[in-house]
Amino acid sequence: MKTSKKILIKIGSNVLTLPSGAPNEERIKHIVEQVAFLKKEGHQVVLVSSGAVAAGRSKIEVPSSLDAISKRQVLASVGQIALMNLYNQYFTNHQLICSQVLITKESFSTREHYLNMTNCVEALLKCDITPIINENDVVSVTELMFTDNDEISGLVASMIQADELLILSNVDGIFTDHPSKPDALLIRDFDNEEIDLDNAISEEKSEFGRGGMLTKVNTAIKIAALGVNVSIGNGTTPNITAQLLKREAGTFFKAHFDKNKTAVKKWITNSGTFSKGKIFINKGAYNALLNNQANSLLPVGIEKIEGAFKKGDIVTILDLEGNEIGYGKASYGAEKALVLQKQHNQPALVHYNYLTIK
Ligand SMILES: Nc1ncnc2c1ncn2[C@@H]1O[C@H](COP(=O)(O)OP(=O)(O)O)[C@@H](O)[C@H]1O
Ligand SMILES: N[C@@H](CCC(=O)OP(=O)(O)O)C(=O)O
Repeated sequence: MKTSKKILIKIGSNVLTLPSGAPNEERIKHIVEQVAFLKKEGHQVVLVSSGAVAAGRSKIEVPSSLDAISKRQVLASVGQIALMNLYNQYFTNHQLICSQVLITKESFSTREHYLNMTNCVEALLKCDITPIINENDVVSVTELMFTDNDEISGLVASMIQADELLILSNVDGIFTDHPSKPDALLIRDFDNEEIDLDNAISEEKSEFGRGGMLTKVNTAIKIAALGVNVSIGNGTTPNITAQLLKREAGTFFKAHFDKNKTAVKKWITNSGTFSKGKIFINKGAYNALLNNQANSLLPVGIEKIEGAFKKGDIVTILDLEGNEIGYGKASYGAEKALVLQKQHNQPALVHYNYLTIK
């Protein structure tokens, strides 16, 4: 077994926040203790930490005259620094250095941005620094926002080719029903269970959370398929990270690496939410793309095009009923694609190397 692993730990707001809304200092201290232990064992650790908005709420009262977006910006701006102060203090106590990395959706939107981000996190790890990542809530508003930090943790885990992603929440893992129900059972190994996600997982979020359990599960399924072991566990349990790594707690999603997923394809798989256009394809193109051969998407199979995408943008590929089939990087822009669509013997809009099927 590999002894030195790259481990990404995502910590939800509820793990870090007291019922009053103030940061739970003992909890943060213990998280850092666990990071120090993992680093002593030779592992590299990256944190994705929520909690800025909750921390801000406990420090200031924003005037009710402010609109919801401004309120969140003010709370995050005040809270992020309070949160990082605590992390910094506890890392320093262990003679360790941590750093702050604030990201937005744009940080992943083009391959250049993506490589920049990868480079930054890898450089910090080379310097033996523990990056603490959060969304830049001060500038990420409305449609510019990620769904939540679960989505970010998945993006970063696949970006740095992590071995393990540990998602820490305030429940022991995924249950067969809402955890408050008496007959709800903890699912230990996700792959061994037939579970009806829509019925098992309610939309409800815990008090300070944003995404809820469904985004955790969707992230876990997608990221495990990109070669990362994923565990969802209870961040309020002492030494939970060691238990999750030994598969002694939480819900586990085993990595099943698809050798055809190159680094570029991984980026494209993760970039669906940044798609700038929709390409509707006919039955022939559908069969060609789904037959497991290395086929590119040719204009002859394109029925309809939506969106003003440019060369290099991510586009979503759909069948004629509007079901999403996959994503790809456009070799040319919408203007040219509109001219070439339905024509034989034209260059591929999406080359196989830049195509991922869901
Ligand atoms: N089937 C389920 N199994 C586990 N948790 C569930 C389930 N259905 C809903 N939940 C809720 O999801 C919550 C965790 O999501 P969230 O509020 O986003 O937490 P976090 O702040 O840690 O990201 C739990 O507190 C729980 O109430
Ligand atoms: N970026 C926000 C956290 C948003 C979020 O996704 O929260 P959570 O669902 O608790 O992981 C903050 O720091 O308050």
